[in-house]
Amino acid sequence: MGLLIEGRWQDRPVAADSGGRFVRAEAQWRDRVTRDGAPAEGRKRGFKAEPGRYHLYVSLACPWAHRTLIFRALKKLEAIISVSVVHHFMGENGWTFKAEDGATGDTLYGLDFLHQIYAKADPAYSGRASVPVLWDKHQQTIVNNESSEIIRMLNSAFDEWGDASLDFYPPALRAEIDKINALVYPAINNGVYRTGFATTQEAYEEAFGELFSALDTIEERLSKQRYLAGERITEADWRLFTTLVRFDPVYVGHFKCNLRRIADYPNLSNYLRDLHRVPGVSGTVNLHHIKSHYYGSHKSINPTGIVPVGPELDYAAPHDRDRFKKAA
Ligand SMILES: N[C@@H](CCC(=O)N[C@@H](CS)C(=O)NCC(=O)O)C(=O)O
Repeated sequence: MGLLIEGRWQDRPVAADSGGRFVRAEAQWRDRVTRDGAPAEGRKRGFKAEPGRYHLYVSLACPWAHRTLIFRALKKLEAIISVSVVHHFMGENGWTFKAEDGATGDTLYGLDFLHQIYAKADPAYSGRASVPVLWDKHQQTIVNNESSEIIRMLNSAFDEWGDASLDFYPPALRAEIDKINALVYPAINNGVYRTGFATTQEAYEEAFGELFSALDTIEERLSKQRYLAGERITEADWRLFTTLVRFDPVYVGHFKCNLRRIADYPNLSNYLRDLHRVPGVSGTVNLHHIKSHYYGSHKSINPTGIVPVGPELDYAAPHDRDRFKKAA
């Protein structure tokens, strides 16, 4: 772990507040790619959607970066937006471009570390060097490093070349999706990190309680309908999926989220397998990178770096979700 201070890399531990609660830094690059290239409201820089112009820097281990890979696959943007995959080990230099074990290296510039990409965009940048990064090859700069915004761009800005028939944030469901995200993000997506990176018993138990209470709420919702917002898959489902798929292999043990496994929730576990079966999705799930990254990189939680062999998992097993209505 570490961060850039005025363009220089410094190794630093995970941030916590005085009560031992994990503190997530806000992403700092927040511009948008738009169909016409006009800047988003309140922003100065505009980026026009064009095939071949943009690049994603991702980790296959990271749930936030995973969202962007799912949208790229489902919206059929593989030939439009290129990708570099960092190595799963994140040590004192942060994410690296060591091109081994399923990592691609930096396919644009051949750099060694992800923080060099941030410094290339702004030599005086101070902040984290996180994935995902949406990179503009023309202007050689970062457009955006906030996954929730990158997936919205992938959902619609590139529809001239991608699958325009799929909309994961349809106007009629936006209020509902926003409501679900407002529960799932703090309590589940970020909740597993708040649980795992807590440095006091009190902070751990607070996050743990919120996490399982939110999972119980979602389990109940999924006992009545196929997807989180009803009969069709939306952004809210993909945002939950990337946490669920990591839950039993990593968060239960490594982050001590062990009241129940996803496998113990009948609806959540079947729902997880249902989403995993959507064509294009299983190819974005890399359990080797996921397990190796968390158990291998977070030395404050797992000093030996030993990666557990289990649990047995079969996300490709049949599911029972066809009992619910699904939109055509
Ligand atoms: N808000 C960001 C969070 C991204 C994030 O925290 N990524 C992690 C990997 S899972 C990372 O790169 N951490 C390295 C760091 O923060 O130094 C997003 O959703 O895009």
